[in-house]
Amino acid sequence: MLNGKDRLIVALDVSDGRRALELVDMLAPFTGMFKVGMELFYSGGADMVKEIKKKGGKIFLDLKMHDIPNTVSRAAGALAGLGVDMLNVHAAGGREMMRQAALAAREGAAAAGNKPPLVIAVTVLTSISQEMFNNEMGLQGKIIDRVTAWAEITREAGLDGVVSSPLEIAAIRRACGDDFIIVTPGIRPSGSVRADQKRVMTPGEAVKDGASYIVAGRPITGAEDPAAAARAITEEMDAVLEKGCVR
Ligand SMILES: O=C(O)c1cc(=O)[nH]c(=O)n1[C@@H]1O[C@H](COP(=O)(O)O)[C@@H](O)[C@H]1O
Repeated sequence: MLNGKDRLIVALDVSDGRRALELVDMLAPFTGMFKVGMELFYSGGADMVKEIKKKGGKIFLDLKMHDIPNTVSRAAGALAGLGVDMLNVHAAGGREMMRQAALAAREGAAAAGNKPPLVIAVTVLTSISQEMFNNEMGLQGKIIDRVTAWAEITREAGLDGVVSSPLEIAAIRRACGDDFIIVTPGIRPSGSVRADQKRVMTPGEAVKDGASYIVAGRPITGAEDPAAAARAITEEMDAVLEKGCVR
């Protein structure tokens, strides 16, 4: 079973490449994977991915692709050629887009001699509340039901897993089984600031509910001592895992 360190993905949401690499050095002992998102990729590009890989870091390239199947699948093939370990698309792009993206990512990785990346789909963003979902976005029903339905379509489309808020983990596990990967941002250690995140849990609660990986950014990168913050999160997860009380 993965331990707390393996399960922690740190979001490197900075635009300064030097700062990103400093964080990688500082956090590597406590972090399973580094997330390169839009801010860092759009400012540092593919070179940033290469630099982090050179340091031995695993990479979740989080570009949340959402476009027609042809466009997303060709982009996924190109990104898989960079040798990233995980990449994502939006489930709202539909079954066919997801299916083609997963195939293209595997082919792109093989053509470049890389291991195939895990391909996962973002469901409903953790910054969306139930009230926003119904009234601002005009969508019917409960977020948890939409997320679970999208997770099932994602699995059927041949992807490895989903990104969801921690509030939906248990329902997705029930619907999609133990091998399905669930990556959960919206992680807030107790007492930390929620900021723009609406659907949140602590690291321990998320792992207890069955999260495969958690994503944490500002609670670590914005801390006075990022390494201590990351270590505290991995220890909190290890304590739950050691008790064997993972659902
Ligand atoms: O795909 C993601 O990683 C993602 C999906 C989602 O629904 N919510 C979400 O916060 N994220 C990412 O997870 C990270 C959370 O960062 P913090 O809120 O600073 O911990 C950010 O980099 C977001 O881009």
